Amino acid sequence: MTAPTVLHVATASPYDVVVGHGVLDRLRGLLPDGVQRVAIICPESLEHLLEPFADLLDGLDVVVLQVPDGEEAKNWEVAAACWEALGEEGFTRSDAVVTLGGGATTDLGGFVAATWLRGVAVVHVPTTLLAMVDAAVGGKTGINTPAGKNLVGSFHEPAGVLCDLALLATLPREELVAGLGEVVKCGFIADPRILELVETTDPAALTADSPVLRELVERAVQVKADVVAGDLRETGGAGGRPGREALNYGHTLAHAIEKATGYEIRHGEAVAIGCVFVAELAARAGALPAELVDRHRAAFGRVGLPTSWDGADFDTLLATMRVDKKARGNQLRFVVLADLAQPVVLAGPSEADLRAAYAAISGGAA
Ligand SMILES: NC(=O)c1ccc[n+]([C@@H]2O[C@H](COP(=O)([O-])OP(=O)(O)OC[C@H]3O[C@@H](n4cnc5c(N)ncnc54)[C@H](O)[C@@H]3O)[C@@H](O)[C@H]2O)c1
Ligand SMILES: O=C(O)C(=O)C[C@@H](O)[C@H](O)[C@H](O)COP(=O)(O)O
Ligand SMILES: [Zn+2]
Repeated sequence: MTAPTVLHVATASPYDVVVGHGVLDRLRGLLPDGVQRVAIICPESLEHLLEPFADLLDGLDVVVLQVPDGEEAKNWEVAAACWEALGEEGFTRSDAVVTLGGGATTDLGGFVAATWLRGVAVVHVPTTLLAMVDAAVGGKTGINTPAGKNLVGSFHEPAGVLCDLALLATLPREELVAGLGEVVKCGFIADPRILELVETTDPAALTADSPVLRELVERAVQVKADVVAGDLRETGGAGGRPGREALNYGHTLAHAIEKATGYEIRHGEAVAIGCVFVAELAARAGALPAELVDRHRAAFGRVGLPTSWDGADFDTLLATMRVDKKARGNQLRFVVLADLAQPVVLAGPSEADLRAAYAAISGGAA
């Protein structure tokens, strides 16, 4: 068995992301010194994964907070139920939260850890590909509101992240494919080697034990680590470059699509559609060459992700996009590519360009 890879996130509160097979025994080492009690936040559907944790956390008081599965957990009622449970346990600042689940669980659990006593330690143990490569790393936590996705939250960095690729063995194929949406996104914004790997590997061979999948995970985590180390709180990169906003590539439309479907579509699927949309937008408003737009469709499509969508009229989506966190006042802002791995911010594109880009991905439904 290959040794785990340890990737370092060099922010002001640095931490490690451990990637490997059968690495759950590293959990203890990621918890801060002096932790006495651990609250594991985990959806009911994944409680069978809890078994090894009794031994791994032997000697600590462990309480399990059961939360709903997936996006159903990302709301204030579930957060409030977690706060109530922590209160009943008398959870203090020497205690820690461990999240075990997909990105919805790490977002919710991270938010609970960020807000309880104004912040207690959290270690993420992501169980989906998407959470390993993206949600568990970087410290964005949050819940949804009726107005849209992730509109309440905070930046709260984990004390550590444990990516045990063996956990992916039970992940349904469509969830693994959804995770590849964020991986391919990283290829376009920062690491073209990711695209080459995706373009030359049989997608069916990207399974939990695949060395290529492991390389993709490590590369995507490295992209995220580099970006957040440069601009943790999304205030902007050096020299007018987008900084952390680059990680939001494709997300403005993606979040609007998720809301329009009542969160029926997977996040990674919506991101794939959103990336094709901003590629079309860049081709109109900027100068992205047509072959790079085609490469978006080919790369996301190759792994089995959708590259078109016509489930809502553009005005509905536009209204939701106006509360995107990148918007300023009435001005919409999008991350687009000037070229491969060259993300830039496009502020205030014309409505005509937006409608034309949407028409291009929706078969003319604008
Ligand atoms: N904070 C961030 O930086 C960030 C980044 C990307 C995405 N996100 C958020 O992450 C969420 C999406 O995460 P996701 O794609 O992991 O979805 P998810 O958390 O909803 O999990 C998807 C499904 O997979 C199941 N599952 C999880 N692990 C499993 C396993 N090992 N075996 C079998 N089934 C398993 C879950 O029960 C769930 O039904 C969205 O809410 C998105 O906004 C956050
Ligand atoms: O970490 C980031 O920054 C990202 O934008 C990563 C995204 O993949 C992720 O979906 C994030 O939660 C979206 O952030 P939001 O600020 O638009 O809610
Ligand atoms: Zn995302």
